[in-house]
Amino acid sequence: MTIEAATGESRITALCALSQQVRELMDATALTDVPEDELEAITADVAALTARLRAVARETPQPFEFAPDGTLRHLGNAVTGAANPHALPLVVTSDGESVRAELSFRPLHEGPPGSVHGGISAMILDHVLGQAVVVAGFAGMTASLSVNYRKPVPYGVPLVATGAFTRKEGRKTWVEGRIALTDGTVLVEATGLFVTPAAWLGE
Ligand SMILES: CCCCCCCC/C=C\CCCCCCCC(=O)SCCNC(=O)CCNC(=O)[C@H](O)C(C)(C)COP(=O)(O)OP(=O)(O)OC[C@H]1O[C@@H](n2cnc3c(N)ncnc32)[C@H](O)[C@@H]1OP(=O)(O)O
Repeated sequence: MTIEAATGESRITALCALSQQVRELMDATALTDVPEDELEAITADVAALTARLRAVARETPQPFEFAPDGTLRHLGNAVTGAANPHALPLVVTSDGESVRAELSFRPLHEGPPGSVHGGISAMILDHVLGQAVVVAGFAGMTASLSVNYRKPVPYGVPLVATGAFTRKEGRKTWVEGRIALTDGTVLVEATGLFVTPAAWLGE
């Protein structure tokens, strides 16, 4: 993995603004009811914009890098990356022991009618648990993730995702976490095993 020094902050700000606008385009697309001829016209407009963006392109998303304030960031990450339209983007904070993120899903994330796709919840928990591993002082890849879906996850509602370290054995780190309503009602809970690849330790 390459960690690059940040360059071009104003360009990054512009890239993040574009990503946010694309999120809004995705939301609008999922909910639009405009007539068919308007759909066809918009499709042509979007295709033209896509071609303009592809005129100069990277092979991989924005990398891990140090922001000007010295913090590590990953603007291309599918869950947290502000420069990745796929990301919510999730903002994960830590008190030094556990991690926490406030989030709200959108209609775009629907699985069963009226609630969030279980794979989307699992993706969020995978990331939150991964950051809990980092806060515990380790780093690893998800080896296994066990998810219990207690209640349907609504979209358009403020939620809280949390994660915490439970135990460590050699290169294996176990963590647990949940997604809950702001009143504490647990909707989804997960346990994860993260393994630090031997190569990361130079073994
Ligand atoms: C330079 C470092 C810089 C770090 C910077 C960090 C910044 C962080 C910032 C922000 C946090 C981001 C947070 C991200 C969160 C999202 C994470 C993901 O989505 S990860 C993508 C999905 N996961 C994969 O793609 C893994 C694919 N699998 C693998 O690569 C390997 O299988 C891996 C690494 C999991 C294990 O490979 P092996 O070769 O190290 O494994 P072996 O040596 O055989 O096993 C080691 C021990 O682990 C157990 N183990 C391995 N896999 C297991 C499994 N699936 N289930 C149970 N145990 C397993 C084994 O039984 C063994 O245990 P025994 O030492 O003998 O007790």
